[in-house]
Amino acid sequence: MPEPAETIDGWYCLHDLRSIDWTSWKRVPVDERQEILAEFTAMVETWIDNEQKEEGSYALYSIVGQKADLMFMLLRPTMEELEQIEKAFNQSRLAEYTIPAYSYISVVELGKYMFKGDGDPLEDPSVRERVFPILPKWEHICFYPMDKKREGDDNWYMMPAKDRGQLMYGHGMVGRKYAGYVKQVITGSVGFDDWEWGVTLFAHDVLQFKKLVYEMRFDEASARFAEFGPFYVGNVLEKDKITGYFQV
Ligand code: VOV
Repeated sequence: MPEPAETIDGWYCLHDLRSIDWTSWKRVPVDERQEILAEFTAMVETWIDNEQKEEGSYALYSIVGQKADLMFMLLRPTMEELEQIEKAFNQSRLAEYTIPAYSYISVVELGKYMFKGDGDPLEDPSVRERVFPILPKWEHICFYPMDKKREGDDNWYMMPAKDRGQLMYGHGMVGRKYAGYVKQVITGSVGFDDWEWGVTLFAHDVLQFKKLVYEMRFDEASARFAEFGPFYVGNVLEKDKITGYFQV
């Protein structure tokens, strides 16, 4: 009998990716552009304020390549709060100059594979830190959704829990080599979005994404079972750099 994996779930997560309509933006008079950016910056300040109160977290990055220009990653205790944030942005004046590029709905997830404690895992401070994370504001972000295969002998969901645990242990060992270089936030999205997990990685040196993801490809958990969606890579956009980013 297959044994379903148990998860510890934390904050809900929205990855919201937007492209900028630069042609329309360039036509906006300078004074008006400043007002629009001041309104957007004030919105980002509410995200910062929320994070300082530890009621959620945020990450704001510019995306390189044509898939999108901006990515907001937002964590909140409820799906309703995520909807409010999305709506607030959609109703803002800046949204009139952006085009939705991609979005992803998930929840921060920790598999119980490695959790050995008794009782309520959410009372363990090290677990709380993982499922209610304050997102790093490191220089680079890499986000992609992924699935685990369900094909013939390579069906993740039909494997005994012990074997899956062993593979996840091997996976964790590869990941541990990147401690301090790459920080991962794994979000589960079965029932919420088109893929099974969102993988969000943060790094100071963007090349570490390629090294880690490539090394993982040779590890059995990924080599046999992982299937990937689109990759988005970008650079941190600090609040004080927003005006400069939109300069035309
Ligand atoms: C920075 C490196 C890093 C480290 C240390 C790390 C460790 C760990 C551990 C210990 C565990 C198991 C417990 C848990 O936390 O759930 C996981 C879990 C998971 N991971 Fe991971 N992972 C990393 C990095 C890392 C990457 C780069 C990827 C993408 C895979 C790739 O090939 O591109 C990934 C995926 C996942 C997924 C989808 C899960 C959930 C699988 C499930 O079936 O439940 N992960 N991961």
